[in-house]
Amino acid sequence: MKLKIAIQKSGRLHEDSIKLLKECGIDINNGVNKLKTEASNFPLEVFFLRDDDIPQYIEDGVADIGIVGENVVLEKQKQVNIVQKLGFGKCRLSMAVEKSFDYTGIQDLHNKRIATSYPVIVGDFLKSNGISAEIHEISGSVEIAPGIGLADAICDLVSSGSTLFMNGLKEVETVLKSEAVLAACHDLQPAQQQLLDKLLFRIQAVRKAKNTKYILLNAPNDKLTEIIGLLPGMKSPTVLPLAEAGWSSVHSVLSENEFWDIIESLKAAGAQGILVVPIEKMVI
Ligand SMILES: Nc1ncnc2c1ncn2[C@@H]1O[C@H](COP(=O)(O)OP(=O)(O)OP(=O)(O)O)[C@@H](O)[C@H]1O
Ligand SMILES: O=P(O)(O)OC[C@H]1O[C@H](OP(=O)(O)OP(=O)(O)O)[C@H](O)[C@@H]1O
Ligand SMILES: [Mg+2]
Repeated sequence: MKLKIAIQKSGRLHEDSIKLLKECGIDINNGVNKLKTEASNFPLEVFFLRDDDIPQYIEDGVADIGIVGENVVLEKQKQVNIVQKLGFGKCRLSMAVEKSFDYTGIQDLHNKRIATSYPVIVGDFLKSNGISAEIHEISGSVEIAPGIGLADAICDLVSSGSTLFMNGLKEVETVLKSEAVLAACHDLQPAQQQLLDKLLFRIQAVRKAKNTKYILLNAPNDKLTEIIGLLPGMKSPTVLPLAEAGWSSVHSVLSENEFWDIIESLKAAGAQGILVVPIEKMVI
């Protein structure tokens, strides 16, 4: 019995999807142009597909699970469960108009022509804002539409904004924020559900470790209470005596952001030789 996963064949999510599986200890040998492969050390079969097709495959049960952008899941309106956000493929679906467009608010889109690859999401967005506009569905190179007279506005994915900039457009409304998600079939067999739970356990351990660091520092014993008070730790920090009398080594776990917030206080409290090292997996 194997769990069947669909991932993007090529494009924005391909590499990060494979990297995630690898970080979960799953080895897949994906030869060039191979559209189906198996993991060597986990009961997993991998299908490489166009991202647009992934929700349908999952709804039909051809694939049990898949890695796909939340934007595609919402657009396709297939019956799938989003079981885990994955933290990559972060982007937003935004309305944009030509730089010279004197945009003052959403009402300016009334009766305009909007080019997009996301007609369902855009249609819902316009409806909920009481705007009636003409949606032109195109499957790619959406940013070209205003420049060639096909549309007055576009709605497409943005991350750095450089594609909009290069095409003389400006972002005016955020319709949706998206990231890659793990989506699953509604009615998985118990054996597949067990395998999915096993995979989710690994994914969560990898995700928790991502922003978390292991910190080691030396502290004079008379400052220990103050320094420990600054550190969160999984349960509480570990304190070990140093070979030099009167000093201890303090170990703890904290998020990278927290570290930058407390580093000054740690130093001011007398901490020395502070080391911050990455954590690969984390199970709480
Ligand atoms: N600029 C971006 N930054 C981050 N994530 C993005 C960006 N553009 C797209 N994405 C995310 O990656 C997904 C795949 O994007 P990509 O551009 O590779 O799709 P595609 O061209 O439709 O690919 P396919 O050939 O599989 O149909 C998108 O649905 C979105 O969730
Ligand atoms: O804001 P930016 O960082 O410029 O990213 C936005 C661009 O990225 C995506 O396309 P992609 O580059 O994946 O190519 P595609 O059109 O072939 O899918 C999206 O469709 C935008 O065109
Ligand atoms: Mg696509």
